[in-house]
Amino acid sequence: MGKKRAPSVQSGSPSSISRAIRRNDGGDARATRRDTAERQRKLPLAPSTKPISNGRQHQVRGKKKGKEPEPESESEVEESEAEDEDAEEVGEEDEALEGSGSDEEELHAKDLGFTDDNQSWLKMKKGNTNGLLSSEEEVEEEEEEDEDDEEEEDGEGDEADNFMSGESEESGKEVADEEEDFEVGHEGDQDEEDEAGDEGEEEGPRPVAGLASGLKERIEEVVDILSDFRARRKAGVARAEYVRQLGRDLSEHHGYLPELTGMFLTMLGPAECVEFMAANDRPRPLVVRANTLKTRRKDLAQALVKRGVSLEPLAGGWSKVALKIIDSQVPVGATPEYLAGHYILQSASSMTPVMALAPQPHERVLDLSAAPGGKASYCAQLMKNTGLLVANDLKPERQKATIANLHRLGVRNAVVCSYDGRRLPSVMKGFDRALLDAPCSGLGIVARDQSVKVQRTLADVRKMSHLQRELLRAAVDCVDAGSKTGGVLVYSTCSVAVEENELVVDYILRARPNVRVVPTGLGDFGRPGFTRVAEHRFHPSLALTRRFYPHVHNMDGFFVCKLQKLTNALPGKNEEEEGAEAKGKKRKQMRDGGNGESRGNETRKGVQKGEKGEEEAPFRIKKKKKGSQPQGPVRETPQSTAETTVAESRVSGQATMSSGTNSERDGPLVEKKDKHTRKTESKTPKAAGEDVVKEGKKKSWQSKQERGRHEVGEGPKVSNGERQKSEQKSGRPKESQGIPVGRKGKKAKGVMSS
Ligand SMILES: C[S@@+](CC[C@H](N)C(=O)[O-])C[C@H]1O[C@@H](n2cnc3c(N)ncnc32)[C@H](O)[C@@H]1O
Repeated sequence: MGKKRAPSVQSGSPSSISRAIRRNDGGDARATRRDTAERQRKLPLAPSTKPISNGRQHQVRGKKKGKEPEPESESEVEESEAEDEDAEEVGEEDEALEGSGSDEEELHAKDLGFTDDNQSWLKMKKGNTNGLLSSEEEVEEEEEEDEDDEEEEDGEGDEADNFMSGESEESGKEVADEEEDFEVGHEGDQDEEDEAGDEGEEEGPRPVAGLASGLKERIEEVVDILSDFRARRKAGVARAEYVRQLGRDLSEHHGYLPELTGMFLTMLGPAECVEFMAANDRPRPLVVRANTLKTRRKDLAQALVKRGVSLEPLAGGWSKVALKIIDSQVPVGATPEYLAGHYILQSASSMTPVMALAPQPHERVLDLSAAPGGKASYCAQLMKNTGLLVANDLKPERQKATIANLHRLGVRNAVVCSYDGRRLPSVMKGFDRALLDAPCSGLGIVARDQSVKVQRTLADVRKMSHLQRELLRAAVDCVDAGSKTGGVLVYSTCSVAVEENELVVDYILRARPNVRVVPTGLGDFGRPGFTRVAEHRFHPSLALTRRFYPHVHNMDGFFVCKLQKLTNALPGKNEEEEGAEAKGKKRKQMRDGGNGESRGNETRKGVQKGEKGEEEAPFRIKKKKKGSQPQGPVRETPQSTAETTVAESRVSGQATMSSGTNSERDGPLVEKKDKHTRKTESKTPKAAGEDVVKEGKKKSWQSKQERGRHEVGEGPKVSNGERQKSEQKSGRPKESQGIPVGRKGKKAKGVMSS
């Protein structure tokens, strides 16, 4: 590798981007010059239960070095004001804990001449299916009606305003009182007999009499009572009183803002909420992702074992590139292998969106919010450094870390730029795939950042939800539905809040009825998304989305949704352009047939003549309008290459100075130790929802509708291997790859130079 060195992050003029993309070198050795002294700390971790032993290598079981384990990674919570938005962003830095991989990785490795043939590592377990908290079946006719009602009334922020607030204004529907809220989604929890006793609508710390005085004991006691309320309740005490008591106690015990506890209770129910909060007080395992652009997992494992790292593959075998670090004699973020870009610290949860996206070689892939590049680099890995990866992020300063990481990992097919993601469709579109790993509240990564417990509010969650909707709209608009290989996008967050997840997806199904939810391809790994929670009733296809929880999967809380774009045109004017009247009509129309079912006989590649809606041109970059300047610095001068090199060095320098950092993260990072070795409840990913969709593309719209209905709640139908084959067969030839080209060869604005 690395006969000659090319910039791993492309920029400048489109033609130079194009040229650079075609270069074929390893060019990342310089990454090893960076990030050294900072990572001198060790990562004492819990003892291995299933260490890797590769025959010749003796596993070194880690010994505690007298230091307390640190969380694997820092969770960065950052806020940004995005020009016209008050949306507070909370950026997750998610190269940390567990890892994942995919069949794509294996295939990729083979193509590169790397194989990971230790099948015992990779054997997938058929996991039991996690129970659906809410599923298609749960959505009844009357709920559909409720949905329609909601649609009629909603504005962009209406749902948000009502959500979890206890301020539902829905008429004709029973107002969700606290008692009801806390029970939604938990089968068997809904008792009617307590209605009479529920007089406690007004808030106030009125302790339920007769309960244990100790906090912990009282929590246990109340959970126990609520688990069989009818039998265990004290006479005259309403369920709501117990729930309120529990909320207060949990908030105090775990140190959360009460409103957050209320949200979790609503979503998870009493018993599970307790587990969730307890899990948030434990660190997640440290996981690394082998960078198959440079090595194979087996070789990496051997090298790390030699250095005194105790590791093992992830439980369930769902990743072929991830290694869980059990213990280490050396700082995992500062080994020569790390510095050489042979791996990245990345949480398992963080890998799932990329697995779902399944970017293919030679495709054009967009990561709308890429910094610091954890998922983008995984995309490049799956793309085998071919095609084009546009790694965008609002914040130029965060993109320095992206550039550094992409360099270190030997990524050569990336363009790094810095636009407000919401404006990207006016800059470039026509991508085969897009990833929106959205800025979020970080309510899934509390274990990494305990400050979230008191700093995040429901108001923040609402703000994030608003920004997320706008970004998701943009993501949809950037994707080319006519892509021969893709036409898909993935939406993910590191939040467990319904408002940032299902509500956002439910919104996009209305705002962009030319998309539909498809299986993630992660099989039964993860829990299905909610289709109902509190007063909300979501489209049944939300059950195809996946949720990951710390207390269930021993992973960061994460949400993953895969969407297929069916047509480039909307069956009507863009929502933004519509008047309120038309809005309601269209929504009703869409809803009547489920997601997009009212789209008549549109074909996937376009719309029927006479139908309104903009047909998107294939990949193009529009000339930037005045006033829509990207926020990022645009280095377009001939000196830009040198500048970026310097910038990169500066980034490295910063990282180097911050001792023990995890350089996957932006800015000074704290490498955290972990002794938590609980196994994940990983399930075998065997789905290929995309295949199902692809198959659907060939058939009539009506057939698609039928199939769409059939897919909901149904397991995956096609193996990843089959998906790979089918996707690769249809892979577009290199010549036809679109390269972002500005008008008359002008450079793309916002592109960071290298
Ligand atoms: C969860 S982090 C992304 C992590 C990244 N995908 C990774 O795997 O390394 C969210 C990112 O969204 C970025 N962001 C926030 N608002 C944005 C906007 N309007 N447009 C584009 N990116 C935005 C933040 O700067 C932050 O880096």
